[in-house]
Amino acid sequence: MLWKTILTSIRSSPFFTFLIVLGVLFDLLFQYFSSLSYKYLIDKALMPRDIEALAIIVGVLLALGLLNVIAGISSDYAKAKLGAKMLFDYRLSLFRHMLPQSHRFYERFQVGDLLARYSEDIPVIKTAVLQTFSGGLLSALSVVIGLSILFTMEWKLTLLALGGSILVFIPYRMFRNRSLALANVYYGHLEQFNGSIDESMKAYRVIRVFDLRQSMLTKVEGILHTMASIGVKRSFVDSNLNRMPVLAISILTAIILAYGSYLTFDGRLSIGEFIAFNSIFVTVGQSMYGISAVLPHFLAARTSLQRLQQVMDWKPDVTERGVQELPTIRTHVELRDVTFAYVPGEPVLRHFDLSIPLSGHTSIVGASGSGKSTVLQLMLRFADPESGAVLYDGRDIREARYASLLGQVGIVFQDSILFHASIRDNIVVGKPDATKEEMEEAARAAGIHETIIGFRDGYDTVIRNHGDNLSGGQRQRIALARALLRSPNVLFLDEATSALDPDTEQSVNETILSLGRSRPIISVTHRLAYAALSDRIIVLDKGRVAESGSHEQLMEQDGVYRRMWEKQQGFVLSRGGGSAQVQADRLQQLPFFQGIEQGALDQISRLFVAEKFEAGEAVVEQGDQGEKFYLIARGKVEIVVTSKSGERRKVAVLEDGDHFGEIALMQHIPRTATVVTATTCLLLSLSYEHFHPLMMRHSSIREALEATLQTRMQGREKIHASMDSR
Ligand SMILES: Nc1ncnc2c1ncn2[C@@H]1O[C@H](COP(=O)(O)OP(=O)(O)OP(=O)(O)O)[C@@H](O)[C@H]1O
Repeated sequence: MLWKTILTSIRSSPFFTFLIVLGVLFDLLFQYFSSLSYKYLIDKALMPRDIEALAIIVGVLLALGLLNVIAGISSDYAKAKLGAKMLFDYRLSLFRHMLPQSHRFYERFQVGDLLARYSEDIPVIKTAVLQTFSGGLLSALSVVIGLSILFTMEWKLTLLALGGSILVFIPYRMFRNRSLALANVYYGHLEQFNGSIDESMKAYRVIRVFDLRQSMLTKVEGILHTMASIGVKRSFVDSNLNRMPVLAISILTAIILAYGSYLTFDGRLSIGEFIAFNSIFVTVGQSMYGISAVLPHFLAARTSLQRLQQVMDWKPDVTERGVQELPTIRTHVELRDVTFAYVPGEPVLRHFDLSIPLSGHTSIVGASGSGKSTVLQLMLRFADPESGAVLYDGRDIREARYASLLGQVGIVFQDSILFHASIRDNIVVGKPDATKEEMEEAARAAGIHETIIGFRDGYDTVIRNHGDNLSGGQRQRIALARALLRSPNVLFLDEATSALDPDTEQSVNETILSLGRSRPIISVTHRLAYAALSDRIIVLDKGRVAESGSHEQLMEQDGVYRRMWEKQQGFVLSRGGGSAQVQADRLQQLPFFQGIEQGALDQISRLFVAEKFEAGEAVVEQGDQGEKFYLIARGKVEIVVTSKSGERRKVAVLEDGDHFGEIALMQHIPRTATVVTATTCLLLSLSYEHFHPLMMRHSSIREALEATLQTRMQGREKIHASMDSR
């Protein structure tokens, strides 16, 4: 594989290759002329005391030395250029290969591990190619030329040297497989190490919440220990690869010296010839060592090339084979008989059909995990379905040039990543040739122009750390302006406003609703208050379309949508979303408060206290004494169960209007799961302490809670049992 890489480099840079070869040839010429010069110096100049011959020999040596220096400088320059070109080409093609990849690729190769391929493997390959090409070529040619000269001088001695040279390569045969095996194990652990660093950076909140600091430290320490011990073995084996040939050459030199001296004593070699023979032999020995010194680079490059190949062989989920331009999209987008799986064999959409007219504002709603984002991602071709097709105006998007689809759509995600650049650069990123007027018009439409010009540096304000120096609403509006600048034929929004505080959410949504009058919008949201204002609503449930229609039609259907709607009603949020109250009527929807008289419900509703949590905080922890019941006024939480063996599993995701922890209203028993916030959350809590006296007065509440308690406990026991039995 390395040979192929070397040949490719030669072919791509013939001029630099020529300069390197020229450098090698001059080096050889100089080396051997210097060695041979002893013969002529002693036999033709010194012994006969011939000044003229001495001057010629020294003159030629000087001239060759000078030429060698010039050729050496050119060759070094060529090597530097070739090396830089290789780094450039490899890094760029790796990056180019990464760009069309999607979730499967990023799940297989973690960030740290990918970075290691750029920063470690590619330089290793470059060094091996240059070493082989310059040092290896020089040494190999030198051995051939040196042995040929020696052969003409004294063939028996040369045959002896040739036979002995096998000794030099024996260590390579002995240690090669061991070195390769150790390199593979080492890189396997390096991959784990990089993955852990990557994970601990991304999941630092979860690590703190679950107090995983010690276990993460132990894990990383374990990997580092193993890497250190393999590292020692690896460098020992590799240094033996270097050291053993030196021993072989020393033995060989001693034999040659002894036999050469014998021939000189015997008068079959002149002193000049003997010295020249020895000098050439030393050069041949060094060259053999030079070849053996390239071998460890060869081995290292083999592993690095394999690692690089692993990434390059990974086929993108979306193959950009389509060549036709997608005509202006006008009428509808359709998912026809689509089956799609993230994990092979576990489809999240099965024979899924959906057609959305491209007019007005369409909202796709549904519980967490119902498939909303998946549908959107398929429409945007972030992945292709396993079977079925995604069509715009009846045309399969796989047949169209991908860029011609992307050029017609605008997208805003929940967490719009802004680049570390000025606001201007962030907005024009999708249309670099936009005029100042176009950019400002997009910013105005997104409702952010006035804010930007109010900043000291206006549009030149630099966005730091993905937008930390801006508010959530400002970030989303800039993302919206970025999407609008391309005048998209369809604007897609994936929970674009749900992470914002209520006031900001409302004002950004007003902007979005006004945009819906001039272009079709397809938005994914779980917040029904805004979905209700759209022209049509598609309700997803467990990977299928459960209902569709306007808010009024769906409310009449009395199905999934209506239940979701009612769950999200009955909360009164303060301005800014810092506080909330639950209405007594809303409490009646909770199974354990059903049938309770209005007066008691009013009292209960007043006992709730608003609590705000940032994303990644633990609201309750498994094993802690339960003291409060929680209602989610806004936000998303994950329910995580830890088994006895320490395995953690996410068992549910709860959102606006959901509740948890009602067992705590009955008795102080340990929590059976941990609840972690997935987004900023506003929760309403009811404590046992406040609730208990009321429950004592209303036996119906107690009975309903007891029944709930029993069902919950049975459910949790089943989960724990299934996790522990694995
Ligand atoms: N990268 C992934 N790998 C494996 N499974 C995934 C992946 N992304 C989503 N899923 C699964 O696919 C299903 C649909 O997920 P999707 O994100 O489309 O739902 P959603 O309705 O958008 O949920 P949410 O509102 O929580 O974002 C879920 O069961 C989810 O667990």
